Amino acid sequence: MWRRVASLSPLVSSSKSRLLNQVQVAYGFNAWQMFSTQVLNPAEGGVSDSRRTPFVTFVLGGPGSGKGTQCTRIVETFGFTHLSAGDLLRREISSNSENGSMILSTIKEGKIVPSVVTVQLIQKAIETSDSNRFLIDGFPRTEENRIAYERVIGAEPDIVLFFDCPEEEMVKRVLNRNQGRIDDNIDTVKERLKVFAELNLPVIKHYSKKGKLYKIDGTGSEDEIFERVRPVFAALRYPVLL
Ligand SMILES: Nc1ncnc2c1ncn2[C@@H]1O[C@H](COP(=O)(O)OP(=O)(O)OP(=O)(O)O)[C@@H](O)[C@H]1O
Ligand SMILES: Nc1ccn([C@H]2C[C@H](O)[C@@H](COP(=O)(O)O)O2)c(=O)n1
Ligand SMILES: [Mg+2]
Repeated sequence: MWRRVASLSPLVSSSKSRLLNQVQVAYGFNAWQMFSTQVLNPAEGGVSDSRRTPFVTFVLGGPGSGKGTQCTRIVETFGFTHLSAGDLLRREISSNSENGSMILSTIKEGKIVPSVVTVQLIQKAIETSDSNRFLIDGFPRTEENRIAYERVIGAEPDIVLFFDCPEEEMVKRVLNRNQGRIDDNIDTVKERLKVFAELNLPVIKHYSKKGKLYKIDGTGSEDEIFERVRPVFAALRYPVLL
């Protein structure tokens, strides 16, 4: 009944949030779950889980497959909140946080930042948002990412989009992107493609087996691709945020 809980935290103070995370670290179980059953039971005057749990979509695909571009279209049309894992990490670099230099060198090498860092950033972004529907773009990149998210958030995504695009096209798009990203160069792109094939494809397979995967042909124009995405979201029922 109380399937997904950590995302309920807009109603939970940040000190409570910190305490629950400490309990999780100390005892190795999801303290959000315990909190949820204690204070959110509708029979005790709480709000039901189904109405307060956000709808989460993971958006996956190789570098340059069009994840960010299509997320912008989904936000415009379906009112989702876009959380790009890469953007959250780049923001950490810009803000000179304690992990900034580690994140910078990891991204430069085309490798993956430790899950504990990325999951914490995503968790904080969800907790501080009033939204009830999220696109989590570029996450999870590895099985380790996936397991860490599910353990900390206490939930699986509702659906997963996978933009399937040939390597040649992805390389072309990345090298033409022109946004000043330190990883938009041929050497880093080659490494990112390798990491994608080795570490991200198993995650995609996992969600395919669970029946949560929507594989979208990522070739053609942005409009053409969005017309493949649109029916996925048009058919969904979202929770109402009270
Ligand atoms: N269908 C398309 N045809 C041509 N170019 C595209 C298409 N979709 C996106 N692009 C361009 O390709 C580049 C990469 O797209 P985008 O940033 O959306 O990819 P991404 O999957 O988010 O990549 P990354 O994982 O590196 O962040 C951008 O410059 C974007 O404008
Ligand atoms: N889950 C993630 C997401 C991103 N990163 C790092 C490594 C990526 O190459 C880089 C850029 O991400 P993008 O903007 O392409 O989604 O950020 C990571 O380590 N873990
Ligand atoms: Mg992107």
